[in-house]
Amino acid sequence: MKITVVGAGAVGATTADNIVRKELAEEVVLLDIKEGLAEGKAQDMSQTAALLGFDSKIIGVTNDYAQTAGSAVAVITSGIPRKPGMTREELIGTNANIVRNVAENLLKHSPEVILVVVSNPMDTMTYLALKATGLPKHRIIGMGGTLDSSRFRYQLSLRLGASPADLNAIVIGGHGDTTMIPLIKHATWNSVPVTQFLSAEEQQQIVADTMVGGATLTKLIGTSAWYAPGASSAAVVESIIRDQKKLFTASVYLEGEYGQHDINLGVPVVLGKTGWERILDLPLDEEEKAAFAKSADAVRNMNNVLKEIGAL
Ligand SMILES: NC(=O)c1ccc[n+]([C@@H]2O[C@H](COP(=O)([O-])OP(=O)(O)OC[C@H]3O[C@@H](n4cnc5c(N)ncnc54)[C@H](O)[C@@H]3O)[C@@H](O)[C@H]2O)c1
Ligand SMILES: O=C(O)C[C@H](O)C(=O)O
Repeated sequence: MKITVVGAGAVGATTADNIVRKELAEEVVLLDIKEGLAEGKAQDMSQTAALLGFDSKIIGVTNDYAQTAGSAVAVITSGIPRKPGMTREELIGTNANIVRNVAENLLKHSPEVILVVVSNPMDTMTYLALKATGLPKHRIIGMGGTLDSSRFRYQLSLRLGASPADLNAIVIGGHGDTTMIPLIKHATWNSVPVTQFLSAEEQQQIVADTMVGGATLTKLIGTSAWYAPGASSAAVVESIIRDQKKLFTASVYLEGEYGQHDINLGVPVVLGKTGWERILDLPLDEEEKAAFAKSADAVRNMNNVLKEIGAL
């Protein structure tokens, strides 16, 4: 079985590295448009096999989609990342055409593929991939909420002095600085609501820090993050490939769920061998419902830009 990762930059290479270490496929193909980049990174990763003890084969290719033929899952990370001070939404003009072109090329060689879209602005890029390819909705998954939820658990763990592994907490809505919704009232520490241990101010601060998690790292590093994004993308792929039925927040096509239509937005979904298998219906209160509707409005505005720039 084969998995492809498109984009051999920071996030793509880290995703591929996690995938080979977990031995999720016999063969991993890393593809980039930049001559030699994917080949070099794949060779570098291959040279860790003797030390780390994995048997997966990884090859790098320059824009050669024939090598990706028959992929079960493909992760799209190609495109530009933001610089400090930018929003993810500002990347649309460059990334839309890249993502559309990559998704179409992948489909030509792997008609049964499940696509995991990572490139930003992620919800809109996922919507674009769905509309451009016409793939069944269950086979297009936007990765963002898995990362945001992991960051939320990190922020909670710092304040609570708890292990992130003991915390159950999710972020829904868009993958944007102002559109994501960390559901703190639903978060638990081994089934005890975290709100029991945190003041209102502390709760607000955790939510705020989670929402700007990506922007904070971009400011510190000078470009956007890759370790947690790569690990999150690989975790999504693992649940699909191993049919784990894990519950992750992912950007999926909504047809009435959570009161939304014709949009990709982050909601809790079960991930298994057919892609996203079902959406979990969370009982949101009025405040959370209003935040979700506002998030949807913002993402829909970005989706409309796709038409303006001729990507759809
Ligand atoms: N959804 C998320 O949670 C999340 C997390 C982190 C980063 N991202 C996004 O992922 C994208 C990649 O980030 P990065 O840090 O890896 O950037 P990067 O610049 O390190 O890597 C991007 C790679 O894409 C390649 N590329 C560009 N056009 C291509 C094409 N047509 N075909 C194949 N490859 C192509 C580039 O050559 C480059 O190697 C960005 O858009 C970033 O915003 C999303
Ligand atoms: O912050 C970014 O621009 C990259 C990514 O979406 C992230 O959340 O790390």
